[in-house]
Amino acid sequence: MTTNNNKINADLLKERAKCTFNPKELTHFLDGSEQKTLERKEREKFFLDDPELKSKVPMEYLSHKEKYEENIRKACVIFRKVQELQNEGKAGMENYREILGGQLGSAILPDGNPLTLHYVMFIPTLLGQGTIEQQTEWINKAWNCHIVGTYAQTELGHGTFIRGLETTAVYDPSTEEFILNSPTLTSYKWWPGGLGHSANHAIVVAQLYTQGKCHGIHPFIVELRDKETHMPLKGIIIGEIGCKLGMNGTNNGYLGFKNVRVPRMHMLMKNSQVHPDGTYVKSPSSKLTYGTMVFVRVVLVADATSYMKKAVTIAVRYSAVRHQSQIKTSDPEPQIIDFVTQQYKLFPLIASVFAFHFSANWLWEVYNEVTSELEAGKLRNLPELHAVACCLKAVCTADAALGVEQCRLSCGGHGYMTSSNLPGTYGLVTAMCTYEGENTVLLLQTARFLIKSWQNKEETIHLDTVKYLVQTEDLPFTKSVNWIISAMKQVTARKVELAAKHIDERVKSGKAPEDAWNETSVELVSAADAHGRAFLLQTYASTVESITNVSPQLKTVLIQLQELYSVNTALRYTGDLLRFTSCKGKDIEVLQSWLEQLLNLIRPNAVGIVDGFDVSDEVLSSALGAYDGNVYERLFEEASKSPLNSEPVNKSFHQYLKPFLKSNL
Ligand SMILES: CCCCCCCC/C=C\CCCCCCCCCCCCCCCC(=O)SCCNC(=O)CCNC(=O)[C@H](O)C(C)(C)COP(=O)(O)OP(=O)(O)OC[C@H]1O[C@@H](n2cnc3c(N)ncnc32)[C@H](O)[C@@H]1OP(=O)(O)O
Ligand SMILES: Cc1cc2nc3c(=O)[nH]c(=O)nc-3n(C[C@H](O)[C@H](O)[C@H](O)COP(=O)(O)OP(=O)(O)OC[C@H]3O[C@@H](n4cnc5c(N)ncnc54)[C@H](O)[C@@H]3O)c2cc1C
Repeated sequence: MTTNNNKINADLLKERAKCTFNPKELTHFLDGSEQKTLERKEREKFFLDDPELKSKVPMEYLSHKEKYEENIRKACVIFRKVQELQNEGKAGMENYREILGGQLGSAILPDGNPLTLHYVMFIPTLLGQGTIEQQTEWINKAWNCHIVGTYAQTELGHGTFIRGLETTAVYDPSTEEFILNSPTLTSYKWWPGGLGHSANHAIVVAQLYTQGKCHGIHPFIVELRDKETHMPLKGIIIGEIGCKLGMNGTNNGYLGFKNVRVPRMHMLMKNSQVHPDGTYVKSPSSKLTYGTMVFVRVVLVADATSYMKKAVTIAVRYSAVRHQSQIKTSDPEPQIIDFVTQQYKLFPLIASVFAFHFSANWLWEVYNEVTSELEAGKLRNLPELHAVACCLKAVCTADAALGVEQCRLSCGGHGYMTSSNLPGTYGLVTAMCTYEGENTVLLLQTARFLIKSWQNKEETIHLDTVKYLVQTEDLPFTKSVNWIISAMKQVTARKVELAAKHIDERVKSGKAPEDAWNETSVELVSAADAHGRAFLLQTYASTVESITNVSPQLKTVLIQLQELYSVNTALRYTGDLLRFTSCKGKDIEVLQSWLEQLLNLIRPNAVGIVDGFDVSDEVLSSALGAYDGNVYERLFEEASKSPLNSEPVNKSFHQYLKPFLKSNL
């Protein structure tokens, strides 16, 4: 998509003129400071201005194979540049987040990066699960990209139930090696990003056997390919899994083992160990092996936010430029953003960006605190972190996927064009609902924690994220955010209480606890989802309340958005509010009209707010969403890139169509 110095569309000029706050102030607020905005822009420029990171032909017209080849070329350039930043001491977490994730990464590699797993899972697993000696041996090689790794856990037969993985690693004390095997078809690793043809190493999660006993799943470092020739090493069966709904540049692969031997020290032994004679030493907690998954779930909440920012910027700008239909027959065709239904489609999504952003920041901080505690051997806060990371990952990625699709629908036919960048964004975001823990499964993990918290009230009162379960009261309805938050907490608490009761009843009627759990699981998922909503609402409110360093104009907008997010959440849960709180139908009417008032209040600032997200045209990569609003020109420009338009008559006319037409004469 060309960068433009074009004339700005008149509607967008009007929109920008009526904005009541300074969008730049919002940008600095979201980035953290003006300095951080400058750093982000510098970073974007560093990557986007590199001619090597531009494609000669649009990626969507490449074949699967060509797409991979172009992707790996760019991925290497990206990694080289990341290393440059590392060498200059400039590689902060934001760099990795943006270049590997949706913010910047998907602008350069719209089909995903085949090397992402190296930084996102391979290095974090070495850090989280390796001993100091193992880190000394491997981190430098990985950090300096002498090797490229992936994370091979999921198998053809098992993704969710990782205790059921079938790959085996049997310890042989005579050679002090593990022997890896894939005993069945379903034990083949299936999915790991970059595994197909890119990575030469993997963290392989396998069932550990030593002294004739299985000790459950453990991580092993396995060399997959020859350093020089890149041929698969002896006993390694490897390939790519084929085309997917999206992410067709990530080179997801399959992997099988036939008596592959790795040295004893290739088992990551920070948490559990195998001694040379085969003696097994248990980890202080078997869940420490799952640490990398917690890390990725945490960063995915921030990543979902980036995708939402992109999609909603595209849809709001387009809606300001697009004119269609009539509101009054006497008036010209309005901007479609003036239809209240259009505002209802989009403005709650704008508000969600803030909700996700604040919770993602909170989660990242808590993750770092708990990780430091784990380093010091303190495991107490891990279950709460796991529970909140699971439900935020599930709720935010699910909402982001629905939100991106909503943005696409709100752009009508043009939203369906690849050049809108909404279909591609959807492909990337909907995958997040599945990978790193399928969302229903993750909500059930949270539900497990909620039920335990309900049953263990004395302890729960000390746990920040769940203490409300035992403290809520059914407050009388008021038209306020505080009421909505307390009502959603009440809804969650009652859902947890009911689910606990139904499990109990089922057990008392003779059901096995596991069956009782399964039979109650629809309620459990619903309780965990409500908990996630209550958390997002509470964090939004606490954050907005604590903001003191912005102008009153911006603060007003932030409060309006917070109110809109809260009211919209409440209305999505009308049935639950009527069922579990004392609010009445007439109170719902009050909420409905409050929502409509808020849509109206936000309307003049909608373009200003998405401008404040400050997603550059290059990062947006959308014919519909560019800053200048020259939507139709861009759609034409993109259509002209279709290889079919390189000639007026395609040879197939003579080959097929003409003979067919003739045969009908
Ligand atoms: C100095 C810093 C340097 C940093 C360098 C790195 C820099 C790079 C950094 C950042 C980059 C940021 C980039 C951002 C951009 C992101 C882009 C992302 C692109 C990603 C591409 C795709 C990646 C996808 C990868 C994958 O999908 S990997 C595979 C993931 N698989 C799963 O998630 C499987 C899901 N299944 C499970 O997790 C579990 O099996 C289960 C279902 C949760 C468990 O089921 P079950 O109940 O059977 O488990 P048990 O094992 O019996 O557990 C029982 C108890 O344990 C608790 N539990 C479970 N899991 C955990 C956990 N993870 N932690 C803690 N506790 C856990 C459970 O609750 C039970 O507890 P109990 O007390 O009730 O008994
Ligand atoms: C784009 C992409 C990239 C990926 N990258 C990697 C990677 O790099 N490395 C890696 O190891 N893996 C990777 N994966 C695999 C991913 O982690 C798994 O697909 C995911 O964990 C879900 O597991 P599954 O596919 O086995 O789904 P399943 O578990 O088979 O899920 C199917 C259905 O069964 C339901 N279900 C399953 N178990 C339960 C339960 N206990 N209770 C209730 N319902 C249940 C689910 O809710 C779902 O509706 C990737 C996947 C995708 C899509």
